[in-house]
Amino acid sequence: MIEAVGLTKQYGNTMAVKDLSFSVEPGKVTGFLGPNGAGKSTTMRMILGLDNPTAGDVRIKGKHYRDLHHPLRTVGALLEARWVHPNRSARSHLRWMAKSNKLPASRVDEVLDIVGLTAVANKNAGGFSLGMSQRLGIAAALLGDPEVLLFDEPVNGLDPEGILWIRNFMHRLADEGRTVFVSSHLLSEMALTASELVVIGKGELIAQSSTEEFVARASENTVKVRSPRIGPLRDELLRLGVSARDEGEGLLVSGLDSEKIGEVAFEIGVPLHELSPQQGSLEQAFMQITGDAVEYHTGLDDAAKQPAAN
Ligand SMILES: Nc1ncnc2c1ncn2[C@@H]1O[C@H](COP(=O)(O)OP(=O)(O)OP(=O)(O)O)[C@@H](O)[C@H]1O
Repeated sequence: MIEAVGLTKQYGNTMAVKDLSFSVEPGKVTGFLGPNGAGKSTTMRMILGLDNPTAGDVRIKGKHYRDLHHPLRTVGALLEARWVHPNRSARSHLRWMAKSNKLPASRVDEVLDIVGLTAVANKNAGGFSLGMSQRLGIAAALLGDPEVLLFDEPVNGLDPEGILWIRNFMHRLADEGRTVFVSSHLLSEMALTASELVVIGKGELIAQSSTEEFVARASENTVKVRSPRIGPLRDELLRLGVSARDEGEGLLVSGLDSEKIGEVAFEIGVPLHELSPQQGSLEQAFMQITGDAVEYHTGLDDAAKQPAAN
């Protein structure tokens, strides 16, 4: 459980995080979503006591990070990949970490196995691919078997296989009952990874809700309609003041649910070949909620390059 109340961080004239309040529950993956520069890393650093808030407060399981007796047994974090000493093997890197944090050496082989690095444990970590480095970083975060895990942009730069591995791994950690908080500027990725979202823009909270609610609340709910006599149906819907625009061979209708559209078609004797509600994408939801916040459109441009996630 992570709880932030009125969290604020100012660097000179830059308000990186402003009066941010949210909570992150155990047993699910919570996405921390916002475009580049929104304040995600700053927030994560404050959670981990690496930066002091200008105002407000953030606690892990009711305590400030600095007051945790065994921090690594409570919270594990992956902030940046490739921070390992290049001439160390994965195993010796983790052994050194375990020793300096008074964790049992036996845990090293366990975490190597959990992240699937046993076969390369004695290889030089400097030669690892980004995906392998991420796995090593995750192994380090898991050394103390913590209940709370923080990942800052863990899929950045990974290939599709690496992205899938990370996504499945986060689900597994959440299924084990852990609190998993993962930041990303990629909306499509978060739609597949997180069941809960904390959305920020320009350092401020925009929304906290389930991913499903976030999309449902903000997206344009439309119904796709196909008919061999689409013209009369379009005219009737427009006459009723319902918005309907041509799309492909059919119509995209908004502002009227599929039952009502079916009734209208029946009343004017138009046969239907398709009547299907369309689920809005997270991109649409993001657009809708953030309105004209310029910084968001920057984030959306990146997200638009990803495969659509409906
Ligand atoms: N140490 C610092 N000194 C001055 N300004 C900073 C510092 N760290 C962050 N900032 C500023 O605070 C704002 C938030 O940055 P932050 O890195 O937290 O955002 P982010 O959402 O993590 O973005 P990204 O995905 O690009 O890392 C930005 O305007 C950034 O330039």
